[in-house]
Amino acid sequence: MEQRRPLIAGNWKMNGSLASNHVLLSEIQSGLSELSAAPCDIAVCVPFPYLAQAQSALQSTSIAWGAQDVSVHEGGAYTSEVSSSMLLDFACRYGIVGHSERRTYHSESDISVAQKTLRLIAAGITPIVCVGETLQERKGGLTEQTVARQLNAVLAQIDGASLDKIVVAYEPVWAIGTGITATPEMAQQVHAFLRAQLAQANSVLAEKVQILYGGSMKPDNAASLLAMKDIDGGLIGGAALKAGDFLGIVAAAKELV
Ligand SMILES: O=C(CO)COP(=O)(O)O
Repeated sequence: MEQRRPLIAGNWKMNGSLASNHVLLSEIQSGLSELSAAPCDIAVCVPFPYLAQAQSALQSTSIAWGAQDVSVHEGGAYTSEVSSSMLLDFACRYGIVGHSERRTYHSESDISVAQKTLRLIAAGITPIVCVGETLQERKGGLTEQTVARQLNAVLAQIDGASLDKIVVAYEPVWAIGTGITATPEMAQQVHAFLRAQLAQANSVLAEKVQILYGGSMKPDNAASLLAMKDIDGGLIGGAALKAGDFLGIVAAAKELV
């Protein structure tokens, strides 16, 4: 069976300032050096205005950085949009697409998430494709149907040979920012289902895809989630804004490597 390296990625959302980011990034770096050799892949996805700051602070470290969205367009008259080539100018390794906050507040469709994924892959940036059901969908027994629809919209656009160029994040909407976490078993069930969907596109590469869990992951619940067979890391919101918490999750991942 494929041994997948865990990825712990922070999604800072619309938080931070030049001054607070400086402190946070310095604390993460110094904490990491105490944890010894990089135990897993680590990344922070920062607001667009702070990409230059992240690049300059992290370029000689093992921590990667990325963005939280990208335009479906290549360039031109699209006020406020940010293209994949602009992200490349700041050497982004990752770009989040399809976060539920984009789907909910900006009516982002499955098809635009798929187009954004393609843009990032074409630029050589790894898309972190987010999927997840609402509480209503879970209660209605629609979890698998929902995440399958969201993921398959992306898989329909990408070549099966490119499957290992994406990261998938399962983020149940009801667990985001609520302090309520999916149990490890609940999350594992959806992760295994997602991997089975990926396997339909390419069974060999599906084993290599990192599938992250996101939704109130904290240092005290990370180890049990990350111990599950198909949970290959975390996409961390609130806990990524505190160096101690973020490092606590990294340390939990380290136990598994
Ligand atoms: O949305 C998330 C990461 O993208 C998760 O956020 P929280 O960790 O704050 O629940």
